[in-house]
Amino acid sequence: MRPRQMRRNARRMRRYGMQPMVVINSGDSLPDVFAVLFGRWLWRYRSELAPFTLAMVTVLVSLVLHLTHPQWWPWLLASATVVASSLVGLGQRMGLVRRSERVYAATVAMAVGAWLAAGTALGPSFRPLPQLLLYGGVVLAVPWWAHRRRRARVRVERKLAAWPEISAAIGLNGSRVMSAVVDVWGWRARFGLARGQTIQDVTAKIPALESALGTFRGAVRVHPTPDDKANRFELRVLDIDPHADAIPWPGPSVSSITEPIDLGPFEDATPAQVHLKRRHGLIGGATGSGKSGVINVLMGNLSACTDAVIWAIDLKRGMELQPWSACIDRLATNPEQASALLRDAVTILEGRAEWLAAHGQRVWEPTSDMPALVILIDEYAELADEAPDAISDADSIGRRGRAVAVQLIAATQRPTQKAMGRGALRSQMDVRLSFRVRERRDVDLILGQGMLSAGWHAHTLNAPGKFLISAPEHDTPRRARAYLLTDEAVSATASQHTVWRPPLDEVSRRALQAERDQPRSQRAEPPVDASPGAGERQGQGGDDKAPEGVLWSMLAGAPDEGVPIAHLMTATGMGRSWVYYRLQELAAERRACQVSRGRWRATQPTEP
Ligand SMILES: Nc1ncnc2c1ncn2[C@@H]1O[C@H](COP(=O)(O)OP(=O)(O)OP(=O)(O)O)[C@@H](O)[C@H]1O
Repeated sequence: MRPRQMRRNARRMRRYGMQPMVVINSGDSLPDVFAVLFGRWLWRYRSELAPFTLAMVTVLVSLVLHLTHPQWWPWLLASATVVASSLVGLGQRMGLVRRSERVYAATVAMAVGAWLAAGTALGPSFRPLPQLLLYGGVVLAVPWWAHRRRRARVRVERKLAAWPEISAAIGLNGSRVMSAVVDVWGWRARFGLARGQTIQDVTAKIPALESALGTFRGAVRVHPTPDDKANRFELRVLDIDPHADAIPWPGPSVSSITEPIDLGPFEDATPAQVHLKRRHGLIGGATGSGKSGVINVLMGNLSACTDAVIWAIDLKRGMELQPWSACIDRLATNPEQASALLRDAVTILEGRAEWLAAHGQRVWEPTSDMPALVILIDEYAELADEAPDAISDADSIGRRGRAVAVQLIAATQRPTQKAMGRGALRSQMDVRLSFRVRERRDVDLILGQGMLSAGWHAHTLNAPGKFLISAPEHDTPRRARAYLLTDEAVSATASQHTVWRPPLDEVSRRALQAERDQPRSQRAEPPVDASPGAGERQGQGGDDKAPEGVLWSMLAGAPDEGVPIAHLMTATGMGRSWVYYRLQELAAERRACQVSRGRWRATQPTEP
């Protein structure tokens, strides 16, 4: 319909008391003039054209200043220097996250300022200023055109500019874009909904949204906004599926156990972070589902915490945790060592509880002087099988350990009552990670009663390392995938983090010492003779399997050139600091000596 005809029709309708209605036939196009089209093109490609725009503006400003204030050039040069140095120093606050971005912005600011100053003093056409502008401009524009995040941002801006059409096409007319952010995995945007629309309407339209946005299937997630307003939603669009491949561990996310540990990304690429301070954890899943993998992530982070001492029990003869031995203060690899370790942990728990009571405090706040004690147990079922008497100590830690920051993290395939030693530990676990399970009912075993029917479908997890996390801060079933540490990453991290390991605090050490000094008759349970002299008394009934006994046998049976520290650590299953501490004690008593660097033996060797 022609415009003149439309106006005539409207006049006729008004004459008959009717409201004019505009009918736009999609086949008709408005007569766009060239200028409009060109203006639209300029606007659409404004980001790519920014270097030309900047060059044009610089030429114009220099021309005006040359004609009006040519004497201003020193001020322009000085201003450019100030702007360039502030971009280097403060650019991070302006969103220039990387150093290279700040250096680039400063270089551009300096180049533009210098050219403007020269153009103002001499005129923009003074040779070789035009050539400099042309060649310099092209050289400086290349990083801008190539910048990955800028290109991603432009792509998203264009998609969002088309939102009115997209929303109309999928039946969400009236919804509007509020903000958008681009990140490594894709982008996220916040939207306002039209009256009466709800987030459920949007969720129902996810496949249509994926098609309209041109993403791959499963790339769109819809969440409520953090303010939980019913008329808003957050859209997450993934360019890369974060769970498509194994995700290399990026390094520790914490330096203190008071901070949340990042275990790996959720499907929407947000990090699955969990607080472990004064909490116990249970990790369950079928064999090969990735439990040891997440233990490595935990070890990588916990070993970076200067306020957590790590003890560990690995009854697969240290297969999983031995690589971390440099960071583990005490490692038990057989049932006797495991029982002794848990008994000592209870002693520490009680010592700390007494100390807290005496100082009028309720909880143990981990610091590097008073660290948390985290006990990692790989394959808890084996502990229950092989050291059943240790289960009551584990239960005791489960019940009473939180307040004093003596914490257990146990991994097992199926935490049945039998596998958990018929103890009450499972019910004490605050953080639960479920990897793939074979049977649906195992979901409730790991995550708690009723979780399967509440939608926690761990039996559908389809790749190793994928898990569901249940914790006070994670109350909806969301799939995450744990980072993967290669063997090389484990050994590099373990040797790097060993320097940060804190020793056990004075309160705990004194509690252990007091327990050792106590006569047998006063002990509630059959004791282990763990004093350094135990080895000497082996033939008289001493416990040669306690770490102290093993250490002494090793020293006593050492050849003249001594035995290396590494062997002592492996044989006792204890950490470097524990072995050093004991050796120093024995040296002070003149019962052991250092033969050469890192090699020790007993001063008067006795046959084992
Ligand atoms: N986060 C992960 N990402 C990718 N692959 C993984 C991940 N975790 C584990 N895997 C792969 O799965 C294999 C088995 O993992 P892992 O040994 O951790 O399982 P598990 O549950 O501890 O098994 P088991 O109970 O037999 O000890 C690993 O060798 C590794 O190749």
